[in-house]
This record gives sequence, structure tokens and C-alpha cells, in this order.
Amino acid sequence: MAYLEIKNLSKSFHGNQVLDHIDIEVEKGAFLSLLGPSGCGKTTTMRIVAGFERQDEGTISIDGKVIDRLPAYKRNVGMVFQSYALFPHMTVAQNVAYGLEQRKMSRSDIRKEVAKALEMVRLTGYENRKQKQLSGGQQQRVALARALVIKPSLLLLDESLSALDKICEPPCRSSCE
Ligand SMILES: Nc1ncnc2c1ncn2[C@@H]1O[C@H](COP(=O)(O)OP(=O)(O)OP(=O)(O)O)[C@@H](O)[C@H]1O
Repeated sequence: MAYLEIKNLSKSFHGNQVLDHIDIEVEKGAFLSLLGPSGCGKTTTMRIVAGFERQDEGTISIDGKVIDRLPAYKRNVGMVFQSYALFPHMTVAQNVAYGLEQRKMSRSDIRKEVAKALEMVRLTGYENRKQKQLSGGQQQRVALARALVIKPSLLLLDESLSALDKICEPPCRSSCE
């Protein structure tokens, strides 16, 4: 059985069918790229897997468990959005801590995990900055830290694969893949 199983997935917006009975299987540890023209439904597919959008039909399972009815924060799926979607009123550290707070982790553990995640994306020292004080690449790395800090079972990168290049040396890169 595949680690991620997407079966018969369909989605329409206002009568416009974007996904038409899609099946995708991904093995554990595998790396899959979704390629297709603009507007073909790549982001929609990822948003449904992450739990930010509800499918009209179809089922999604991770590691044999159907996750369709779980809210996003219980799916253990990290997602880096195309636009990064950082919370502009929060600091870098608060953005990265967000998912851990939802999971009710203790404050001291959150501090440790946020520090580790920011070190991984090479943003130690940027904890108290806000989005408008960061370059585009730095914002992307905060978004990556926010996705990785929850130790996701599945990492979804929407146009953000280049973020991995910024943090991974060649040996790590092969384990990321
Ligand atoms: N919330 C929404 N309401 C209405 N239409 C939507 C919504 N979200 C996406 N769409 C439409 O669904 C289609 C697929 O969008 P999606 O963002 O999944 O495409 P994509 O393949 O990721 O495109 P791109 O490569 O340009 O990012 C598009 O026609 C888009 O306009």
C-alpha cells in the first residue's frame, strides 16, 4: 500500500470542474512533482491533501489512515504556499511556533523546536522580525521552517522546491528526496 493514496479526487468551483477523478499514489520517502499548465489544479490538489479545501468526491489516506474528516492541524501535513502565507502581524518566531501552539506543545518545547527550525533554514537571529522586514527568500525560508517544525509526515511545496536548495547541502538533499 502506498504511503499517500489519493483516490478518485474531484473538485469543482462554481460549476467549473478543476479536478476530475484524480488518482495519485506516493511511496514513503518518495518525492513527487506535479507538473501541468497554470490553472490545471496543482495547488487545489495540495490544498485538499493539507485540509485547507474540501473535495467534492474522493478519499485521501496517509499511511493507511483516511484523513478526509480531519482538520488541517490534525493531518500532520506541512505545506509551503506559493505566496508563503506568513501572518504579517506575527514575528518570524511566532509564525514558526503557530502549528506547535495549535498542537498544545509546552512553551519551553516550542522555544526549542522553533530555534532548531530557524537554525535549519539559516535564520537564527531573525526571530523578532516581521514579514515586511524580510527578503522574499527569507520569507520563503520562514514558511519552510513553519512547515518543517511540526515534523510532518508529508511535506507539500507549492512552487517552493527551490527553498530546499537554500537549506540542504548535497548529502541532506538526497535524504530530503
Ligand atoms: N477558491 C477558489 N474559487 C474559485 N476558483 C478557484 C478557487 N481556487 C482555485 N480556483 C480555480 O481552480 C483552477 C485551478 O487552480 P489552482 O490554483 O489549483 O491551479 P494551479 O495548477 O496550481 O495553477 P498555477 O500553476 O498557476 O499556480 C483555476 O482555474 C482557479 O482559478
